[in-house]
Amino acid sequence: MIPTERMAAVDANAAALGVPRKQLMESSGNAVAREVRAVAGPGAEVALLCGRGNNGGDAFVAARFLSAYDVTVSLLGRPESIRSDIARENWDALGAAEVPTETVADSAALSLGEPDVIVDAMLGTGVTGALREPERTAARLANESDATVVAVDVPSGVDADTGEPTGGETDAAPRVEADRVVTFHDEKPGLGALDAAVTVADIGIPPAAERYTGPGDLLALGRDPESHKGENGEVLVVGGGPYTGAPSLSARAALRAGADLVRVACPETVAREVQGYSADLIVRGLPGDRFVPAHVDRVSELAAGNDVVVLGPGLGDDEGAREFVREFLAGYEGRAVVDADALRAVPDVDTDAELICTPHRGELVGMGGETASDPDERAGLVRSFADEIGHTLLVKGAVDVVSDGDAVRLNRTGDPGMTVGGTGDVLAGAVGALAAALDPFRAAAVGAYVNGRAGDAAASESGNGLVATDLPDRLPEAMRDE
Ligand SMILES: NC(=O)C1=CN([C@@H]2O[C@H](COP(=O)(O)OP(=O)(O)OC[C@H]3O[C@@H](n4cnc5c(N)ncnc54)[C@H](O)[C@@H]3O)[C@@H](O)[C@H]2O)[C@H](O)CC1
Ligand SMILES: [K+]
Repeated sequence: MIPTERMAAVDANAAALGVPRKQLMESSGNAVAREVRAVAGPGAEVALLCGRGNNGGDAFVAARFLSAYDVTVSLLGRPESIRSDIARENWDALGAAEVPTETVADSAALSLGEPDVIVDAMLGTGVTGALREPERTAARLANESDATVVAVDVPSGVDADTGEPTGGETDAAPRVEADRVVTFHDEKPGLGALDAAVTVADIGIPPAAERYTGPGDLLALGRDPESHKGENGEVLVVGGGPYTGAPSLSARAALRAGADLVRVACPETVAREVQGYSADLIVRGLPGDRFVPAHVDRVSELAAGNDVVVLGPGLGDDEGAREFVREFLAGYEGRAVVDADALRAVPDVDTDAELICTPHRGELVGMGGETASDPDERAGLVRSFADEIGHTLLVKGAVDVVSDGDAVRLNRTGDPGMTVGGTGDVLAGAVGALAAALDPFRAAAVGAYVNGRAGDAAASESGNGLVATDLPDRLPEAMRDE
């Protein structure tokens, strides 16, 4: 089962893996033709109703595979209005293949005749709102016809995620009532509820497009261009004590990963140094040179005004800091990224917080988790441990494993040069900023992907001389969709 949004991401990941969308369209069209052959023998009359999007494009391809049939391709709209290059190229290819085509500008010109099969390729997952004309009339005619109606991907006017009409239940707008649906790659959540036989066609999307993060995962980042300061996330980094570099790196990474405001709560002994690292940070010094339980109230107060807390960078592993972490988490109900020395406390604390834990394999074992050398086995172990602790895990390694206890995603961006100290602090900060906008699983997966990409870019310049401070300023480029 794959929701529409995830399907778009997987599709883009497939393209990055060398299987471009036009190739997928070829496989989709081939699958549609196969379905037509299953319902009618050679010579049968087939009317293909095609929209201007890629759903229509699938049917242009299908028509080429149906040379043994009496095929008519009807394009609803003008050829100039075909929306994508790949659909247009397949439209143009019909002429050379001598497939009869017609264009239907308005509903008055629509007449279906008496075909044996109608292929509904008007609208797929790109539909918005109720069917407009001429699709609306075409849907009504298809529903009234005696032909077997084969829908491409999803019946036109049906929401693939819910199975509901796109115009809403109360709207009188018709949707296509298909007899059969050929959907691509995986079952769609809304199709089960329909009174139609659903075939899932494998269109050659490599399993790696789903298993690993890729540029498609960045589609989740679509930002509202109208947003104001603060709307894209406020992050509080809680760390420092024995180390000053770690909280600074996390904070800088959070800013570069898109947070609008980043505050750092740290012992006053290191506050000046953290502030010196970047004038863009708001630094709150706490009494003393280490975190202690007496800081919990103040930090909780600060945390309440932020979307996400990044807890742990540079904290150190003394008993006072450990107790601080336990007490803070016990009373915190928001979202937090937990890293480094704060990780050990997580399995023992009863908290209502929503946590994203970012251990490397050693820290995972320190938390009570297990690891394995076989990647599949390791992924399974991470998933069950995430389920056990009730939080999202991002286990760092040559291949990172992300799981919320249910879904699992692997990330293979990143360079061996990133084993240098501090890159984990950058990752925690980036995930913190992302978690202000995305759910924990996606924030962790996208964070791992972009942090690794920033590392790859830095390594291409510096090789094993890469240092963690090379990374934060490379995040914006790494977050750009290719
Ligand atoms: N995901 C994949 O891997 C593949 C999907 N394929 C097929 O592509 C469609 C989705 O294509 P897309 O171009 O995004 O959208 P549509 O074809 O559904 O058309 C959108 C287009 O239609 C117009 N429109 C939108 N709403 C309405 C409306 N209510 N009434 C009339 N017209 C409307 C508008 O112009 C939109 O831009 C997917 O379903 C698959 O069939 C690939 O071919 C293979 C890979
Ligand atoms: K359709």
